[in-house]
This record gives sequence, C-alpha cells and structure tokens, in this order.
Amino acid sequence: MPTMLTDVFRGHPIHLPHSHQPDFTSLRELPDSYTWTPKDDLLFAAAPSPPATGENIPLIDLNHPDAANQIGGACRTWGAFQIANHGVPLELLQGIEFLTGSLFRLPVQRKLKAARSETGFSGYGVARISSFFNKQMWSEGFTITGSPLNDFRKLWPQHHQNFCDLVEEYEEQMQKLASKLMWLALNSLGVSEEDIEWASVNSDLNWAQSAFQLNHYPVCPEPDRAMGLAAHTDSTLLTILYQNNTAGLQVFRDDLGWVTVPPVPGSLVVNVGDLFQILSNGLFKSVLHRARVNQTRSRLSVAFLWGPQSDTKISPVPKLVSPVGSPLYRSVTWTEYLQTKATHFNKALSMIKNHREE
Ligand SMILES: C=C1C[C@]23C[C@H]1CC[C@H]2[C@@]12CCC[C@@](C)(C(=O)O1)[C@H]2[C@@H]3C(=O)O
Ligand SMILES: O=C(O)CCC(=O)C(=O)O
Ligand SMILES: [Fe+2]
Repeated sequence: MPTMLTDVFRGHPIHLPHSHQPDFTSLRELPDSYTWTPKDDLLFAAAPSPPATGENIPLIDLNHPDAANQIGGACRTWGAFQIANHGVPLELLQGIEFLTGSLFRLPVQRKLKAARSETGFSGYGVARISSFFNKQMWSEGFTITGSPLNDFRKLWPQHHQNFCDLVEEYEEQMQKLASKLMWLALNSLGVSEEDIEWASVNSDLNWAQSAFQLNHYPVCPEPDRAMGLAAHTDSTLLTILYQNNTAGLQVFRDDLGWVTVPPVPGSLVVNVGDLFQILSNGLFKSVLHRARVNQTRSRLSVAFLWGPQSDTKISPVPKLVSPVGSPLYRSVTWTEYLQTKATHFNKALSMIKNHREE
C-alpha cells in the first residue's frame, strides 16, 4: 500500500494547544506571546526591499508565446512568479474565497469540532511549523487532503455538499495547471517528459498528489510586531497560491530583502518548492516566504500544495546532473521529505544535500 498524505505525520505528532487562541477580534494590544522580535526569527527584521528598486516577482501571461522561458527565468532568480490567463474561472476563485471566509467566520467552538489531531494531516489549527517558534502566529489555518467531506460535515452539518463540490472542482483545475507549469519550467531547461521516468509512465497525472492550506490572518492591533506566518519554504514541487485583495505575502531575496507580492485581482502566485529545487538539481530555487498582517483588513489565502505520489523517489533529473558532474541532492520521497521537515524544519533541504568529496 502506498503511503497517503493523511498518514505521513502519524509518527510525528505536534503538541499544540488549539483552544488557547485569543479572541482575535477583541484585543486592543498584542499579547506578549504574539510579539515577535529578531530573536524569535532571524530574518524578522531583515531590511525590506527599498521601494526605489521596484523589483518584484514577474507577472507572466500564460498565453504569451515566450511564457516557458519567462517561467524558467523566474524559477531561477526568484523561485516565484504570478500568472495571468491561467484558465481557472474567476467564479471558481471567488467561490473558494467565499468558502474560506465562511469557514473562518464560524464560531471557534464549531471550528474546533474539526480540529487537526496531533498526528493528523487535515483539519483546523495553527500552521504545522508553529512548533519551531517560541511565539504564536497571528493566523488560523485549515488543511485539506483528499475529500473534505468528513471535516466539512462537522463544520456545516447541513450544508456542506456545495463546498465539497467546489473543493473537488478547484483541485481538478489546480492539478492541471500545476503540471502545465512544471513542464513549461522544465522545458525551458531542455527537459521533457521522457527525461523523468515517474512522470512519463502515467501522463494522466496519476503520479501527482496534493493538499490545500486555507489561511486566515485577522485584523491585528499591532501588525509591525506580529507575524502572520513565519518565514518558510514549501515542501512541494510547486505551490499555487490564491490571495484575496489584501497584501501580506512577502518573498525573500538575498540581494533585496523582503519583497511584498502585490495582489493582482484574478491572478495566482506560484512558488517553487523544495522538491522542485531537488528535481532541477538546484537550478530552480525554492522561495523563502512569509505572511505579514495588517491593522485594517483581514486577509485570506488558499495554497494548493502539489507534489508527486508519496512513494515516488524524487532525484535530480540526469540531464541536469551531467553538465555539473554529480547530483547535488540524494533521492527522497515526498513522505520522507515531509517527515524530515517535521523534525528539522529549515534544515531539511540541506540534509538531503550530497556533500562533494574534497
Ligand atoms: C503537504 C504539506 C506541506 C505543509 C505540510 C503538509 C500540510 C500543510 C503544509 C503547510 C502549509 C502552511 C506552511 C507549512 C510550512 C506548514 O506548516 O504547513 C506547509 C508545509 C510545508 O510546505 O512544509
Ligand atoms: O498567506 C500567504 O500568502 C502564504 C501562505 C503560505 O505560505 C502557505 O500556506 O504555505
Ligand atoms: Fe508557504
């Protein structure tokens, strides 16, 4: 039996109280447990990009004849980009935003009925990476993999079917889009389906697997001292992110610092994940990103976390290894990688790295 995403954290419980959450709406001041300083996160106060540079992740039109090269370039320099003309109907994006808003507007007691268990994968709770930080993040999340029916039934005993259908439809669209984006990026490096065994055996996407992370960042009384979601890279091949019309997502570049990704209505943000960095033998960079919060508008985002079947060995594409001699990374399955991340967080990728002989 192949491992399912639902099982990957069975041996990696996170002990996090869920019911400690403050009533986000009534606080005038940030509680100490929510106040971040550079001690809590090395990059917390890293210089923001000077507005003068105006440099930002590119917005790429998927209908543009040169889209593949633009995507390849963005994966190498930023590890992130936005896309327009992606083919996902606007009504579907609006539907998913409405679902997400409805879910987080439910009373806390209701949301807790679908709380993520300590060893579980899906359900309501704080981000998994919370266990690596001393301070709490100003957000709440909901993770979905496979059918959301069981969890949605607990949230909406009567009216969950439409929301289940919506998630299913969104997942189909995201699967297609993610695979298209991966091949465009790889094609720009001269890599095609024949070069990757696990992807060419089943070209009908049977080799892929995914999850959704819904995020809510409530209005915050002291946004400059709070953190919505701490800096991390995603443990995916690609992540496709929908953000509502409120800024907050930031990507990090060594030469620029934190750069805010402006919401562009109707467009989607794409992040290179750690597995794509491995697959591309380090040519594509998984992007360090985080979410800040603000004082006037609550923010919603929906991340589609996309990867291979849990048991597929991912290793650098041979074609990209030969020019440089040896593979930069060892091979690893998505399950193994998520488990490494669950124990070692931001050291996970370097633990997969091959150390060259002196
Ligand atoms: C498939 C995934 C990817 C996970 C773990 C698991 C389910 C939830 C994902 C996130 C979503 C929020 C940020 C992150 C860092 C987190 O804490 O949970 C992600 C993590 C990862 O990309 O490592
Ligand atoms: O809310 C955002 O913009 C970022 C969310 C994110 O990084 C994630 O869910 O992995
Ligand atoms: Fe992320």
